Formats: sequence, structure tokens, C-alpha cells
Amino acid sequence: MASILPASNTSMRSDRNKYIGKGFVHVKNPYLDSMDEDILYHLDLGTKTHNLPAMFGDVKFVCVGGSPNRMKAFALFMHKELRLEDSEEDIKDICAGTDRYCMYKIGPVLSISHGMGVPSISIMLHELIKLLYHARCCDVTIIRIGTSGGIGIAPGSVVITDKAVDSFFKPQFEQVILDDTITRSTELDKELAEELLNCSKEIPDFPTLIGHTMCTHDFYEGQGRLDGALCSFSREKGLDYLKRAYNAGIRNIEMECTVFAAMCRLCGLKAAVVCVTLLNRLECDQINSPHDVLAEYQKRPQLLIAKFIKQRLGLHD
Ligand SMILES: O=P(O)(O)O[C@H]1O[C@H](CO)[C@@H](O)[C@H]1O
Ligand SMILES: O=c1cc[nH]c(=O)[nH]1
Repeated sequence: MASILPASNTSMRSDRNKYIGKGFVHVKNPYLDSMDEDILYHLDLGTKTHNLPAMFGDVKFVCVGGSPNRMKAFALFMHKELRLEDSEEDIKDICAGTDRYCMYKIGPVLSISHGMGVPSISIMLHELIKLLYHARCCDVTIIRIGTSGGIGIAPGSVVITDKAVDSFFKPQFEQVILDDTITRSTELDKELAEELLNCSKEIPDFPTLIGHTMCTHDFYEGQGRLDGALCSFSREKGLDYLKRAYNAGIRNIEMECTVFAAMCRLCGLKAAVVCVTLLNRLECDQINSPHDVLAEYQKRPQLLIAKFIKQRLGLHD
């Protein structure tokens, strides 16, 4: 897969402005184009060392999720679903030179892991978005396929996010930049969410709903759990918070959706968040379903996204 550039082909200063608009992925950084080289350190890729347009120019769908194993499994699944001619052994981790993230390319689909939490996904997204920009990708759809804690819905339900909200139930992402806090919108693509919901209706016994998703900066206290190493509130207070979240339209809690929505929106990527729920937080804090049940739950967003991508590509089951 690696396409290494000859030493002479090093300039980044091509006419980049023409790629803004028209569905091209763009960056909002006046300094980038004046750099002679851009090293995507955590992806082990770079503009001088790799021919990014040749390697990634045809990417139309990017799927991201926390776990490296899940994203490898998704890549292998997509390879089967798209019935590509190359063999399964050809699917190699493009980022094998770093153990921060993994990345697989299956035809027009890129599958990438992002680790847990806002800082981890944010670093990956900076470099991924620059990668798509350097590769001159256009009309890219990006989907986070994750796990989450449900609120007031049956475990195993798939939630398609309409609004990504913070711990105060606000549809915004606050980023500390230098010693200032700036607020970015977390609006997601409504049509894409509806398209995904319609797609889910074609899969038998597939509980799916559209709802708000809350992003927290902690799995334990931040999500109202009583079972962390620290807990500074009462059972009643924790439950009251979760009930208020439910009444505000929140149906699940995870740890990346707000920064994901904010960054993708600013850079011209149509984005969706599709997470399965592993438990009902109004009933318990611990994830206690058997391993095989959890493994099957984790596959649900993958099934839906595979169906969606095949529909978009005009492939039928
Ligand atoms: O299943 P993933 O994609 O890792 O996402 C969820 O799971 C992790 C916590 O277990 C957090 O990263 C949360 O957002
Ligand atoms: O409860 C949960 C389950 C998965 N991921 C989360 O962030 N919270």
C-alpha cells in the first residue's frame, strides 16, 4: 500500500485554494501551505515520504472507533462485503510504524482507531483531516462507530446521534486554546442521520433510534457512576442527573462525539455518530453482560455502516 514519493516531489505549495468548497476536505490553518513538509507523526505518514494523493485520493468513507481490534475487524468485514479482488492478507495496518492508532484501507473505505476520550480522538482527527486534505479527497463521509452507555433504552440498541451535547446538555464543544476557551458548534449532518435510520429499517431485529448523545471527559464520575475509584456524589444525585439527561433527549453517553462533530463540520466532512449501547445506565453502572453478547452488540454499528456504504456504492446484498 505504501506509495513513497521520489525526493524531487516534495513541495506542498500546489494551488490549494481551489480545493476549498466543491466538497473537498479543507483545513482552517493559514500556516499549513507554507510548510515544506507535513509529518503526520502519530499516523507515521508524511507529505515527503508518502504519495498521499495516490494512496488515499479515492477515499469516500472514513469509519473511526476507539478500539484497534474493532477497526481491524471492521476492515476485514468491509473487505468481504465489498467483494474486493485483493486477498485478505493484503489488508495491512498503514500505521504499523506507530502503536498510537491503526488504519486500514479497503477500496474507498478507511477504517481508523482513535483511542479513548477527546484528546486522543482530537489528535487523530487533526492528522486524519490533514491527510485527506493533502490527498485531495472530496465528498467524504465520516462515521464514528462506537459503544456507549444507554439512558432509558434497552442494551444493544443502536443510537444515531442527532445532537452531540456536552456534560451540561449543550450542543457545543469547548476547546481551551492557549489561555482562552473557545466554543465550537457540534452540529451533525441531519440528512445523513435520516439516511442511516432508513438503512437500519432494512435489517431485521435491529433496534435503532435517533437521539442526543452526551460526550463526557470521564467514564466514571463524569458519567454519574458510583463504581469508580472516586465518587463524590450520592446515588440519588447521580440518578437525578441521568434522568435529567433523559428528559433533555439524551439517549446515550460516550466520550468523543462533541469534538468529532465540531472538527469534521469545520473541515467539510459530513459526519455521523452511530453507537451501540452496552447497558442501561438507569439500571446499573457496571457492564456485566457476557463477552459474546458484548461482542455481538459491538458488531451492530458495523453491520449498519456496511449496509449504508454498499447502498451508497450501488452494491446489493
Ligand atoms: O467504543 P469506543 O469507540 O471506544 O467508545 C466508547 O468506549 C470508551 C469507554 O469504554 C470511550 O472511548 C467511549 O466513547
Ligand atoms: O457506559 C459507557 C459504555 C461505553 N462507553 C461509555 O463511554 N460509557
